Amino acid sequence: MSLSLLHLPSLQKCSSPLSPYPSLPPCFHVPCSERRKPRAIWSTSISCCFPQQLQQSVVVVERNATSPSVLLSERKVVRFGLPSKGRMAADTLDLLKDCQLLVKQVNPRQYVAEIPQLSNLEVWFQRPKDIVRKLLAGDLDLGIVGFDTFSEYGLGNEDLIIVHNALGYGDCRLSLAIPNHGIFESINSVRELSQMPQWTAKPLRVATGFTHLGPKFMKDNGFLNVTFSIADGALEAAPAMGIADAILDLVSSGTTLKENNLKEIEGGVLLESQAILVARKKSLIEQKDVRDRTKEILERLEAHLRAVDQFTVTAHMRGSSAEEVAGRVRSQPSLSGLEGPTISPVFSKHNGKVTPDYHAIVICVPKKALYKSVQQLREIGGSGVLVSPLTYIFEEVTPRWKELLLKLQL
Ligand SMILES: Nc1ncnc2c1ncn2[C@@H]1O[C@H](COP(=O)(O)OP(=O)(O)OP(=O)(O)O)[C@@H](O)[C@H]1O
Ligand SMILES: O=P(O)(O)OC[C@H]1O[C@H](OP(=O)(O)OP(=O)(O)O)[C@H](O)[C@@H]1O
Repeated sequence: MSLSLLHLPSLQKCSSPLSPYPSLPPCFHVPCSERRKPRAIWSTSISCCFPQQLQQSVVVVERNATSPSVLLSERKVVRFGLPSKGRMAADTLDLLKDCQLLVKQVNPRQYVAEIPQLSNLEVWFQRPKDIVRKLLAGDLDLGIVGFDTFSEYGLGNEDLIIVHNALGYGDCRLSLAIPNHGIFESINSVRELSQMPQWTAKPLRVATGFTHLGPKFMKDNGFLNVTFSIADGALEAAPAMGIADAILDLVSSGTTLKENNLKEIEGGVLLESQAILVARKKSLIEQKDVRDRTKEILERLEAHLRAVDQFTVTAHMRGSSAEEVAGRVRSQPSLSGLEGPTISPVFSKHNGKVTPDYHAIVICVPKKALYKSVQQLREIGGSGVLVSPLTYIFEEVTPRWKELLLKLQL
């Protein structure tokens, strides 16, 4: 196998048992002296589709025709990419921790870590866009990124598959925004913007970091004369600096737009985004360990996310039988639980006699409806109400896992 390397430390055989790259064959370990700050080894080329003059080709390692398959089949360890920094990093670790998947990182400058609960799996910390690139290149099997990053850098590639589409954090939208003053003061929709006479004599200048989604959106919305300037951050400054007429960027609270005298317009939202779990389809199909680890991560995530908005409520209620108590509980709309209440007799002792005069009822209640549910329980004779948080609600079969197997035809 031959490799030619550009811009990277040379790879050489390393026999240390403490290698931070356990899944690489020994002959491709990074030299010990360079381990403090490991760098990408199997990156591949990604090009911007627009504009041409900014097209970049970041070929870090060139593989010969046979190397990828040889390497992938040699790699037995499942690789899970997590955001190394930025907005998604802390929330991702928090969610995994809530699912009892504690990511153990030896030190913050090492980008590889492990989750002791998941055997034969390495966590690799990467920038979100690099997670998508490395999934495409086959250097990662699983990853957590924002849907926006997945859409921009995944380029619609069918080898990437969304395993969980709503991890409940990183909510934002990719939106077109224009100044709220000057020639744009009375412009309130994409349609009005596209019909402004100005764009016949000169192009509409859009600042964005979304070089794949941006041009497509503008074209689909009838903008014929558009130029793009590319920036990675602080895009909201571009109109005030005279660099752009509009920006295409992520919006969450809308504060940054407002503070920079910009506004969103009708029809200007390209996509709604939140954190998602993505997998490489080929890895799922070909490697049982990838499927097994994915299933466990997904089951924990689904069960936890299902539970997170619920309380479990226990109460005692006087009644002649479980059926009679059930009838009273079910008459209250807020007390129906997930499938119905669990009711069991409480054997209390009165005058030396043990009788099931009381029944204990257990239900799941949405957090938002807790107080209403407690009131309804009291109205039907409930007492001694106990409320506790829920960690997991496991279904008989995880719905998203079932869907995934169908999609993979497995
Ligand atoms: N204002 C926001 N509110 C909520 N989530 C956001 C917001 N901005 C970005 N995100 C989400 O967080 C992800 C990571 O954003 P972040 O700005 O941390 O990194 P990045 O800009 O994509 O990475 P890099 O710094 O490598 O360019 C985004 O892809 C998006 O999914
Ligand atoms: O609607 P808001 O809640 O105000 O958030 C929107 C801002 O958040 C993101 O930037 P970030 O803070 O990540 O910094 P960046 O501009 O350097 O990417 C995004 O690019 C917007 O600038």
